Amino acid sequence: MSYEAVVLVSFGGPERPEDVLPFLANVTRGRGVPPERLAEVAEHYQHFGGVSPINQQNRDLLAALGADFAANGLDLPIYWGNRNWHPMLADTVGRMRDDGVRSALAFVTSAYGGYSSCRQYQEDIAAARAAVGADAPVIDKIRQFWDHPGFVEPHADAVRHAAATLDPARRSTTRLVFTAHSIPTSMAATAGPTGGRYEAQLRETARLVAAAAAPDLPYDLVWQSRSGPPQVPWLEPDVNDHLTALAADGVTSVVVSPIGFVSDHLEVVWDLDNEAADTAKRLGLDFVRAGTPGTDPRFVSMIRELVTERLNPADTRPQPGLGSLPVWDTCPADCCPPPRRRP
Ligand SMILES: CC1=C(CCC(=O)O)c2cc3nc(cc4[nH]c(cc5[nH]c(cc1n2)c(C)c5CCC(=O)O)c(CCC(=O)O)c4C)C(CCC(=O)O)=C3C
Ligand SMILES: [Fe+2]
Repeated sequence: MSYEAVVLVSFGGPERPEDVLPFLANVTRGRGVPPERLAEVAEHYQHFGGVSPINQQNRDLLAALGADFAANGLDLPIYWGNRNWHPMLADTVGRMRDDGVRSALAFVTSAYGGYSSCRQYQEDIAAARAAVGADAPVIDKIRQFWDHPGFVEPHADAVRHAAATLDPARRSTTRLVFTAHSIPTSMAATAGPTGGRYEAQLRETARLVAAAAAPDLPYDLVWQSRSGPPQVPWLEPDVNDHLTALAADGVTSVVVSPIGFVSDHLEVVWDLDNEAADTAKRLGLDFVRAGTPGTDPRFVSMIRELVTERLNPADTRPQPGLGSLPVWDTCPADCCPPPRRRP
């Protein structure tokens, strides 16, 4: 298969105070998120002047990727479209069609499997192509990259650097805390061809990052940013409850590493740097938050490698990955079904 372009597909975020509510309406349409939760999240965005950092982070990633493609002689135009806010994916796919693009690879800013992280982006691509019509380009999603060295190594370096800022005299009571976005337990159960894959991939990434960054520190994988109605079970424990349990257990210091994400977007800078940091302070825990890949050159090169892997599939498989879970390249039809939509 030959491809004529790459499209970065991401979540999107508001960039002005008046964008916050329409953005949240796009995110939560039909998803049964209670109005109280929405009001609370709107406030998190307004705390930053209504500007989510995620769009600028994607602009920075596009610039770095363009430079990396050029330096490596990869001559493919790069587009960008979001699920929930401008530039909206359907507009981008229309522009690709207008530019004469007939086939493209999509790089999605999530490393993992599951409905929200993978299948929903495929639905977004299908919906955008349907909106553009019969002459929309074919768009194939690039595989998940949870155990790719270009994702694991930047996270590991960030953990190493963060841990080095803590008091070495407290090393024996220091804990590594990996976080990812919580999802409904029903969604977790049906993630991947045999279920449970979102969690399994995260456990593998946590193991790889911990082994590379701080093999002497015990670690846990916990969850952040739960949404939805309170009666629906989501993955637990929440990071804040976990910090409380650690403090009660004699832990003095924590390194929090958001391995669930590729950049320091709002759920990182609010839910961790504000909420979890406050929890730690209240508990008297030393707290440091490790960074995310962002525009780390290894992460940027990884994207190029994943693109070239698809341009020359015969040459490069088996694909590089540090873990032992199977590479999951194309999704069977019944994998990661959408949650039941709510009115
Ligand atoms: C697995 C996962 C990822 C990681 C994979 C990926 O990166 O895609 C992720 C990322 C993100 N989630 C984000 C923001 C939000 N997520 C929400 C709501 C939800 N997230 C869910 C899951 C995930 N979310 C789910 C199951 C819901 C319930 C409603 C629904 O089923 O859709 C809501 C609604 C309000 C609320 O929080 O209740 C908001 C505002 C932002 C943007 C941050 C910024 O602006 O910088 C990003 C990157
Ligand atoms: Fe989310």
